[in-house]
Amino acid sequence: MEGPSIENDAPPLLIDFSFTPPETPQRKVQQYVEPAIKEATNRQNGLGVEHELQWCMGAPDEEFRTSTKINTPTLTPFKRICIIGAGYVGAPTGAVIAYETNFDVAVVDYNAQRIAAWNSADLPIYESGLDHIVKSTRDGISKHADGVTTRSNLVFTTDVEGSIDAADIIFIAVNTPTKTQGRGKGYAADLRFVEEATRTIAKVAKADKIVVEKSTVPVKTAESVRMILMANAHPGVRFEVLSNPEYLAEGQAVADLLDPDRILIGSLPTPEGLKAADTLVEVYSQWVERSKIITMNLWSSELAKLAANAMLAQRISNVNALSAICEKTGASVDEVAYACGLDHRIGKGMLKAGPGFGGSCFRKDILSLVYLSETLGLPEVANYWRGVVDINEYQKDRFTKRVISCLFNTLTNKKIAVLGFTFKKNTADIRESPAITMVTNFLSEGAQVAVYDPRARKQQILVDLHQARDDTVALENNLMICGDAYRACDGADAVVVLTEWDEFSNVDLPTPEVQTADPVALRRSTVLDPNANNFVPEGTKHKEEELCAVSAFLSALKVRNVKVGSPHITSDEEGLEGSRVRVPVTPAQTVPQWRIDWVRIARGMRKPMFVFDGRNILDHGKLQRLGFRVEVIGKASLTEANVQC
Ligand SMILES: NC(=O)c1ccc[n+]([C@@H]2O[C@H](COP(=O)([O-])OP(=O)(O)OC[C@H]3O[C@@H](n4cnc5c(N)ncnc54)[C@H](O)[C@@H]3O)[C@@H](O)[C@H]2O)c1
Ligand SMILES: O=c1ccn([C@@H]2O[C@H](COP(=O)(O)OP(=O)(O)O[C@H]3O[C@H](CO)[C@@H](O)[C@H](O)[C@H]3O)[C@@H](O)[C@H]2O)c(=O)[nH]1
Repeated sequence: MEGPSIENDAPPLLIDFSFTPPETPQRKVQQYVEPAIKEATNRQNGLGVEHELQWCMGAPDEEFRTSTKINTPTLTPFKRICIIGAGYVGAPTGAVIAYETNFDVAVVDYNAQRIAAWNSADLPIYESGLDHIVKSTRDGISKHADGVTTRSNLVFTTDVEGSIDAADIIFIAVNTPTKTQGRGKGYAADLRFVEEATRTIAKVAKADKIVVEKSTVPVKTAESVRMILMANAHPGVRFEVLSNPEYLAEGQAVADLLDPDRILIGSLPTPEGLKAADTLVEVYSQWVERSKIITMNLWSSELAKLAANAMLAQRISNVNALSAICEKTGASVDEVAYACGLDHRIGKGMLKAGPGFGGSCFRKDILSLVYLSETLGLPEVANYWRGVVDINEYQKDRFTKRVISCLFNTLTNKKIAVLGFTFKKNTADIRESPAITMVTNFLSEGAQVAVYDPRARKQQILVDLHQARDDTVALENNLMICGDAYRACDGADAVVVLTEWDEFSNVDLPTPEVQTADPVALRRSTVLDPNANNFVPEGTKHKEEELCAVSAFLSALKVRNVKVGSPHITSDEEGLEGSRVRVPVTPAQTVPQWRIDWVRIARGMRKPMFVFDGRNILDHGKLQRLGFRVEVIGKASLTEANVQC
């Protein structure tokens, strides 16, 4: 399984991975220590100045330590970090490490196109806030309030070997897709990229290295990694292998990396293993609370990643299974989920019914767990987890059948407008999106399908649909990928909403009102995005408390370039050129920048006109008043004439 194509033909920018000489002590004092002392003295959270200094400084050298007379026994010497794999995980992880520390970070990939895109102005992955973080670390522009230019400490390069050789710590963040052939086909994780990266490390490393498994892998992979490294090591070179799984969710990757729920570090219980774990703890503790950094044994850490994904996906399959019961009984799945979520033992997250979970992780990781269980001789356990994936397939199938059934049991020559193709909102990623299955199904039924998605790349939609189609599906004649929703819906018999993009909603907006910042809520609701719903255009006047909210939000994100009373925040999209202020708001107060006009859509559609709300995000009463027949996931049919739906 490949990641999305990178639409950038620029040649790779070759960057020499050599290190800038350490900054002068004088400069470090100005840049880090003075603001840190100010920050630390102002804070009421009990953390001492020394902690703040450590947090801010990254890694002072010996000269710096003596000249400033700070007793900092645990401060880290400069470390060089190499991240193999410039994908959804490797590149944002590298950028955040570079942003939060003074380490030199090289993100490497043998895909020259992908590296060229990371070196361009138009980054290959859309994540809110990533532009600012990549550009400030890659290009060395200011990330601090005083406008002091920082050195660039992030490079993207195809020089995989040179960067590995130069690094002290190497993260393996390559893809681990499901095997498509051989033993375990369709279930087991394909570890060939991990193995290849490991062999390259062993081949080029001429000094001791810490190798960190960042990719999601089956339990005991670290043993194979270790064996390959030791068998191929240069004489005298030693490796320590750590497991450090990534938990970021796309669409909120930067916020998750800056403020993770936890950082797991698994090691062997040997003195060398524990020492290596301590080194990685030091890296993370420069911006993550120490209490959130958990060390444990290697195998627990590897399994904990698969386990978390399996449990999260299981919750979605739970609620999707309940949605089928709701549709038959008149219960509303949102109400049922809400009632369950209020029980603190259950909790509210991951309980939204939908057309089935997608994304590059859940399916492959559960299948990997199924395979693991089978190889361990645990068929019952394997079947249990397989059920989560089965319900997910059932959900997509069920929703397709509902559309066909409501449209009088035939889609032949009918036009279906599909709104949303990404696997969830706020990402351009379409890997494993339920839309792929559903659009393929509609095309197999003889429908004309028009797709509109605000961010998915047209070329990638075509590639994925080509891969998914069976022989009967005629993509060329019956599929249209549209640049706006109106064109997609024009002349359509039905609109099927498959992604919860804010712009599709017709729900009344609450009156915007800015609250005192709750960093946790804020980090989830907005991440420095000029395209975000809460973006406030240049020139807008702001009240003092709004600026306080901005400041608190940014400091929650560890972005230290704003002062209350001085409304200058660097736009993440425009680097230093833009000086704009964004006012963070809580999710309930989110105001979409732009929304589609359902009246205009209704005007253009064939009658009777249907809306299938696969995400339960629309105001169904309003749509009915416009004359739509409305079908909602997890709710009985709202259309009198279609009691069988
Ligand atoms: N995408 C997510 O949200 C997410 C979150 C947490 C964990 N993960 C896990 O992280 C890993 C990476 O996922 P991703 O989504 O970033 O994958 P991706 O496909 O976006 O990126 C992987 C990159 O690794 C490169 N690569 C592969 N082998 C290489 C080698 N030997 N040398 C140099 N480059 C090499 C590929 O060219 C590709 O660009 C997977 O194991 C995944 O399960 C992903
Ligand atoms: O209540 C919910 C929540 C999510 N989804 C769907 O579930 C899928 C996955 O969503 P999400 O978990 O938000 O996105 P991912 O980026 O796939 O992140 C998951 O997979 C990553 C890769 O392993 C992990 O790192 C993250 O912790 C884990 O949340 C998407 O299709 C969502 O639409 C629902 O249907 N209902």
